[in-house]
Amino acid sequence: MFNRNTSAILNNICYYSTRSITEGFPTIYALSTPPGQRSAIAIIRISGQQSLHVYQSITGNLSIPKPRTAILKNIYEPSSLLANSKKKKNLIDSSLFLYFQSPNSFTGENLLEIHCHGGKAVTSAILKSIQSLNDPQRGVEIRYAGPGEFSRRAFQNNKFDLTELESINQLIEAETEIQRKCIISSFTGENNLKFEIWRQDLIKCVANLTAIIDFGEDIEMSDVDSLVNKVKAEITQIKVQIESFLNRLKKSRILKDGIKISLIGKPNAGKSSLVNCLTSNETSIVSDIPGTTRDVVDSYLDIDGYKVILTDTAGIRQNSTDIIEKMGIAKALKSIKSSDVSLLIIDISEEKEEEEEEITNAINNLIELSEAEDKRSMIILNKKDLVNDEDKMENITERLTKSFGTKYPIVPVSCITGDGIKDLTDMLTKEFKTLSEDLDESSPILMSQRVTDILQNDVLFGIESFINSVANEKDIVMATEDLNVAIDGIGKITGQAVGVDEILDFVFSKFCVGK
Ligand SMILES: Nc1nc2c(ncn2[C@@H]2O[C@H](COP(=O)(O)OP(=O)(O)OP(=O)(O)O)[C@@H](O)[C@H]2O)c(=O)[nH]1
Repeated sequence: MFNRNTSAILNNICYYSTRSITEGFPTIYALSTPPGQRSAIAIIRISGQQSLHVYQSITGNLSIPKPRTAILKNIYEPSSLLANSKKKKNLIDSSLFLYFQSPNSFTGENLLEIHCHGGKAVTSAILKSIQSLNDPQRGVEIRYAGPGEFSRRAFQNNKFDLTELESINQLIEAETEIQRKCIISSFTGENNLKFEIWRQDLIKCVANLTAIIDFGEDIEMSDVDSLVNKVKAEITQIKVQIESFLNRLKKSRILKDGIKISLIGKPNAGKSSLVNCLTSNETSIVSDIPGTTRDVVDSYLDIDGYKVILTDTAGIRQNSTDIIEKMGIAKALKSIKSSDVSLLIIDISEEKEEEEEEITNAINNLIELSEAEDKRSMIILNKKDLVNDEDKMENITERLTKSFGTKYPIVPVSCITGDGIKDLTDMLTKEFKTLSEDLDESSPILMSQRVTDILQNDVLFGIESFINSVANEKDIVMATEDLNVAIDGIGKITGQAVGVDEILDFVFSKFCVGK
């Protein structure tokens, strides 16, 4: 399989490689652009000791490519380039190569990118050629990468910490402008610095307590008490900071998961029309997906950069006269419970004297249910185009705004003419801002659920256990152990204390192949 220059190639590789922690690991390769799709170009990445061997074997070019400089080369089926090959050189494609030399690459290893023509046949021929170079008996181990394996190597070679790699992965998954901005600002050094400061402060506290444990007998009791109290005060301060960070994280989560809006209203009020209006005006993230029940349809929208999940609950016909009664109190409550914002759609063209009371009751009901659930609501007066009398329209809006509008926005719209829809999306955007930002208006932060879970279940748990132990005058050695749980927790977040492969498996399994 090897051509006559194999040893020269291997020598070159050894000479040009700088040692990385993952040296000796099999070389990995993968298609980094979406598989199975036709595209102008596709990118194949190869990382590891054999990257140069791959380059030389598929181009027949024995020189070392200049790092970080694009170079155009023909790619051939490697066996057709062997000195003893009776085959004609089998050209696969003409591609751009980019070579990053260890340690100055994403993975920290020698890394080669092939920018070839997109499409199934070209990419699969190149991938097959790379795989054909695997020859473990000769010490050449090359295999297809697993999910997130390039990032895992980057972590192992200290190129990035876990939160940085998770953020890059989230950036790839970002669907809206707000998500993108939020992820970019979340993985600035500021947040990582916070983790490091907390960790260092906790370590200092443990060191002080260890001094008591080691030299307790030589220290005055009053000094011991004052030292413990000093540590407790410091820990309480760290706890406040972590709780506030956690609150911001939890509040911001809605930006990633999407803000859930449910539409409530009498049959024919115009719920489906409003969904259509919003889906055609705003960017649809994915097409309509049927919900869990037959009468619920979810639409995924991008409204002013916010990811929104709009749930259209089909009206339920019952004999009651009240809008919410007609829909079914239980159903309305379920909608309100499962959403962040509820929109009550009222067909304003029906507003006659006798219906005034019905509308007021419906709004009162919605408000009562929303307040009980601590949820936000808005009232949409639909079909304003059917109210010919402008004074009448104004009167209705004024009357309702007077009664409810200070807390619950009232927006007149027409789903047919589109009038008022811009006002509605502006109002919604204001609500989204309130929902995703803290009262102090500190910017939202998007990090993985893993970070939130560890902060809650390890870091805060350890700190609270410590404070309880001290309050109950428990053994200082045990209390110190609680702090160690918190310190290890922060280490798990950034990857500093990751000794277990399971955590790495968990983190990187969420990445795509080729990342
Ligand atoms: N003139 C006018 N007609 C509207 C407007 N919005 C909806 N309609 C009409 O009202 C009727 C009912 O609208 P839908 O959107 O199906 O109402 P819905 O609330 O989804 O009805 P259900 O599915 O039965 O609950 C349709 O004929 C719509 O074209 C509007 O703003 N102006």
